[in-house]
Amino acid sequence: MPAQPPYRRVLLKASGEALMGEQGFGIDVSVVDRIASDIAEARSLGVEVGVVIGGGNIFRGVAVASKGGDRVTGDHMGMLATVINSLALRTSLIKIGVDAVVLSAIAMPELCESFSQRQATQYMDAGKVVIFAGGTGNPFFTTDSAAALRAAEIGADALFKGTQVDGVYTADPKKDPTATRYEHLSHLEVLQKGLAIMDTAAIALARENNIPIIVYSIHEKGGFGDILKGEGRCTIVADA
Ligand SMILES: Nc1ncnc2c1ncn2[C@@H]1O[C@H](COP(=O)(O)OP(=O)(O)OP(=O)(O)O)[C@@H](O)[C@H]1O
Ligand SMILES: O=c1ccn([C@@H]2O[C@H](COP(=O)(O)O)[C@@H](O)[C@H]2O)c(=O)[nH]1
Repeated sequence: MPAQPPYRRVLLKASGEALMGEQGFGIDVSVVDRIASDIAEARSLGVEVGVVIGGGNIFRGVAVASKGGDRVTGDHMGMLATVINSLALRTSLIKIGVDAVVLSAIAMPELCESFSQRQATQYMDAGKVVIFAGGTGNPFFTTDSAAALRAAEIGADALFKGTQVDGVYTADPKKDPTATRYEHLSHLEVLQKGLAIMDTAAIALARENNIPIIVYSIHEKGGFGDILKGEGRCTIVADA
């Protein structure tokens, strides 16, 4: 009998960029299926899971702004990208028998339900995986901030950031090969040291609401479940 994870309810922020696999753009269904199976494992451990997926595999608003385009329209396009990814994940979850629902911050009733905190918590209490699409619904934010916001709203015990790297490093490990990984650090240390693993708004919101952030590699099959069981490789960001 596996040990009961210390978390009852978590919010998983899944990297959008990871979904493109080796393709360089868009959705590699085999990657989405694998992330769905990791979520299924978490559910089988008795953990309630909410999910926010990024949109970096399809579109980021800053890409438009950097070429002189309209940032707000670019951000709207980025939020739509997160809806596409969310629908893909829902499909993969349902395919393997995991009850899942998409709630979008931007109303699009033909595709999915609209977000409300009340509906989200009701679905989570009922054991559904709730996928929060459309980010915060506002431009100038990211899905990291949306993840911290939804984590606070659903009363999550932890925010899991499944990303391209296996933790928080002294510098971006993709740019600095001498960077070393932290095992633990506080929210304040992440902010003070300017560690760019998540945007500062997300870290600050998690800190204010006393939500630990666990950073791990989403590329590691079974990595989510391993950490829930206290076994995986990650960095834990939490105040003492
Ligand atoms: N101090 C740091 N420690 C670890 N990673 C860092 C650090 N500074 C920058 N990074 C970079 O941050 C990246 C994660 O950023 P980001 O949230 O944009 O990616 P993502 O998880 O793929 O999200 P998205 O959903 O937007 O695609 C890592 O891949 C890493 O290269
Ligand atoms: O609350 C939000 C969340 C996201 N956006 C836009 O979507 C893209 C994709 O999200 P990532 O977090 O970068 O994966 C983001 O770059 C923004 O353009 C937003 O406007 N508001």
